[in-house]
Amino acid sequence: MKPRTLYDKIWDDHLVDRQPDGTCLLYIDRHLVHEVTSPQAFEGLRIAGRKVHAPDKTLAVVDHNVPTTDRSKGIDDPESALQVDTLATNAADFGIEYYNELDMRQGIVHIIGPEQGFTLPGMTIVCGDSHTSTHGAFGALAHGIGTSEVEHVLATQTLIQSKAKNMRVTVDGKLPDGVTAKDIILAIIGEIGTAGGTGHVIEYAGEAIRSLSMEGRMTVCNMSIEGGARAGMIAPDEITYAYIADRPRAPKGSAWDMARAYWESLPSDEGAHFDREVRLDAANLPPIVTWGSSPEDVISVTGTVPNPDDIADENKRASKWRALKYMGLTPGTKMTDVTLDRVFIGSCTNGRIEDLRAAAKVAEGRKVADSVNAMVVPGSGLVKAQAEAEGLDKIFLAAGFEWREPGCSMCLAMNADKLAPEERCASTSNRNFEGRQGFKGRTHLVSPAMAAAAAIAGRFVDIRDWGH
Ligand SMILES: CC(C)[C@H](C(=O)O)[C@@H](O)C(=O)O
Ligand code: SF4
Repeated sequence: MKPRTLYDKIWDDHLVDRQPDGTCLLYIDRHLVHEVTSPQAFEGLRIAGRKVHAPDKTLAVVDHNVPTTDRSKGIDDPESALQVDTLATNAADFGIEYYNELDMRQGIVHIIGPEQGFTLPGMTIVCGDSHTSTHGAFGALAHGIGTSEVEHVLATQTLIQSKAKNMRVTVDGKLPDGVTAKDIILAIIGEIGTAGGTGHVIEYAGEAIRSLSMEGRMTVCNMSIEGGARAGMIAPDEITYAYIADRPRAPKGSAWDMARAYWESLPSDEGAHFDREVRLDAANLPPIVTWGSSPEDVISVTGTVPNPDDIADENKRASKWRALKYMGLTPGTKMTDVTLDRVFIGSCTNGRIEDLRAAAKVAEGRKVADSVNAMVVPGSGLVKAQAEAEGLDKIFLAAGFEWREPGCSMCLAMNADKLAPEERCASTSNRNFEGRQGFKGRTHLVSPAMAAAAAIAGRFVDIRDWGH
């Protein structure tokens, strides 16, 4: 048999039908559902008088619209309250397991799937959310779908797809101290651009990727979509299996042994064909900060704001000037001279326990600058409980950070957590688009340690100078 990639193998094992024009029908193993992209899908089922085909393969949670302050008194904002109530009703009506805003297991959809062992290697996983690529860290084929596809998957447990191309991004070598998974993925997007992965599924490989924890691997796969790829994935290995073992919904006993044997067959074969290859050396990577309004606008923290006049392409030049104007920055400014008003530590990119540990390590015994409002939002109730068991909440509170309830929060400001116009924020999330964190808000993407250090210094600092 021809050598196959990880993507090829999962694809082949889920193919239900292939039409002569290349249109395929794929079986879907897992469907995650959140409040933003599901209401019309359920309404569609209701109108057609259809049921959910496989409720046990479907899991619903609220994350985008939930407040991150005390929820016991309900949700003030009527629109958010309606979104949340609608999901609760739909989950009950269609017999789907649902983690509501008061459930310990509630959290950002891409954090709770792995936590519960709902996300497993070799699976096809979808959700009406672009950052579904996160789950690819387990060696799954995971990607976002639109609301009409959510309805299709709910009704049939299948999805119409055409096959993407294979791309491999190899990150060789060892990461320097203070440089993290977030810096790897920002560097990759800086290298390939936001359209670099278009039409491809990216497999991340190489020593630096293999050395990452599952948390770090999820951070990398999470932002595959910001590099334009359909999905991102990493072959499963011992680190993957150790993370999954004993999770509530992971296979147990002989089912585990069978599953593991299958998982071990998944890594790309020697000699498998990749349509595109990109290589990076981890040893050369610095801590990265974005300067513009696209995730590809990356620069080393030791760098200066670039001059768009150096760009040959006229349209690109104009768009980068516009980004600088929006961001309120001028070419040549040292990134370490850029001061901040807000800091956001959280999101499905960097809201896991390891991220909070990295931020707390920086915050310990220090104080948030008077000019900065900083908040830490755990990615899930279980992350929050774990952090509290380790005393991280105390460290953050003593340093002057706010300690919030889990959810998407200021990653996209669909709730009360927002930037005011022209406020500048160091954020551990994945998108720095105009208005993403609030109207006219200015977002700089960074790693958790860099965000914590920026909160304390009141400006960007090179975390390597702090002994991290
Ligand atoms: C609201 C949702 C549809 C959206 C997405 O698909 O990614 C959100 O999660 C985001 O990060 O922008
Ligand atoms: S945390 Fe941000 S990126 Fe992730 S699902 Fe929520 S809004 Fe989207």
